[in-house]
Amino acid sequence: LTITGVQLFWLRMPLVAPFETSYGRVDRRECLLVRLEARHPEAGVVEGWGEVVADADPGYSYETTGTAWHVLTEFILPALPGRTFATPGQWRAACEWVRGHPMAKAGVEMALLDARSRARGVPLWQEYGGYPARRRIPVGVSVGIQPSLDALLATVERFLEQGYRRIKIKIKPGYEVEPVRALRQRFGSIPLMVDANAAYTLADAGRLRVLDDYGLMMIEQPLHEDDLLDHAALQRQLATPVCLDESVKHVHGAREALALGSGRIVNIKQGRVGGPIDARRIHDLCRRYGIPVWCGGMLETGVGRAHNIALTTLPGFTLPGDTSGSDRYYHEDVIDPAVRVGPDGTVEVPQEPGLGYRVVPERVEKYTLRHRSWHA
Ligand SMILES: CC(=O)N[C@@H](Cc1ccc2ccccc2c1)C(=O)O
Ligand SMILES: [Mg+2]
Repeated sequence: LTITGVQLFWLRMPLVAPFETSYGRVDRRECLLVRLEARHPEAGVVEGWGEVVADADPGYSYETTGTAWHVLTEFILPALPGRTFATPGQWRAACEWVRGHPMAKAGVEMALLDARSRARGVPLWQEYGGYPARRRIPVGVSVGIQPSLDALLATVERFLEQGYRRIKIKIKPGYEVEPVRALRQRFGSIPLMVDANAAYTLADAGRLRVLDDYGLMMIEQPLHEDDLLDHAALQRQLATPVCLDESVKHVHGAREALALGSGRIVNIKQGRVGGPIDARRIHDLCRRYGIPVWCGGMLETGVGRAHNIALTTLPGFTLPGDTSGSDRYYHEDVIDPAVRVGPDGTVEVPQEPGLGYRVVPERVEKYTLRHRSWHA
């Protein structure tokens, strides 16, 4: 593939409802979209789309739309037009010199895989190395911290009616045992998990051990985002599996987490770990350790959502992920059709070349704050 053009869009989209975690509350989401135009010897000109999943503020990670805009416009995108990448690996050699900024780099790598899959005439899941058998993927939903237990119960009831296979609720110190107990009393033994977004410390082990009585699937990222050692110590005190999210920042960190026993489940997000290639490497590593993985969500637009669906077709993704329907977050997605969750709680894996969804330029434009482009 020879890159002939690159476009970078800075988007801001309103959310259908505020989303609250242990570290903050958002009622709109920013992200960047990367659009590549490339020429392929046989296929001619193709486009590819990727999403930089960083948000407006550094609550989840140090990356923001601002840092990614800076790194991409200053150091990565200007050099792309005219470059030829026969394999995604060659792209990696070109951007490896940039330290950190995994979400910024991942946005470009996703766009490359999309363009490559269109040039090869294969669906995106094949570019990710997925299994053909996975025609539909079971998905779960992430429920933010609610203003009251009644609001929580009503929200979860609505999502269960929509078919979601797994309920994840955000927790924080002082809001964990009551909500879990209320959900168990009301909904019985539904697949249920919690995500603390790093809000606890090892000193809270006693409080988290109370959750062992509720048969949760996992406790996601209880401790500090840079921690692996204390997570291993906590896991030894808990019956419930610890799932790592923020703490697994790259393949190297995944290796250390597995060797240390920092958790028994890993949430993989291609944005957080630096792109689809490393997401697959972490998937393969976890498989060798017998560690199940699932695809986390970053409130992506349909572009990132389509990439998440493709990633989830890899065989080690045996647990429902957070790739909910477009309507879980947005009144209108930038893709057509929107990602829809069936009544059985599954999402269809597109079989057309590329994303399998059309990115609607007018909608991208509608939500775009800033836009830059480079051409060969
Ligand atoms: C679905 C889910 O819970 N995602 C993240 C947290 C999260 C929460 C809020 C966000 C707002 C803007 C961008 C990314 C965000 C990610 C998680 O698994 O920890
Ligand atoms: Mg998480």
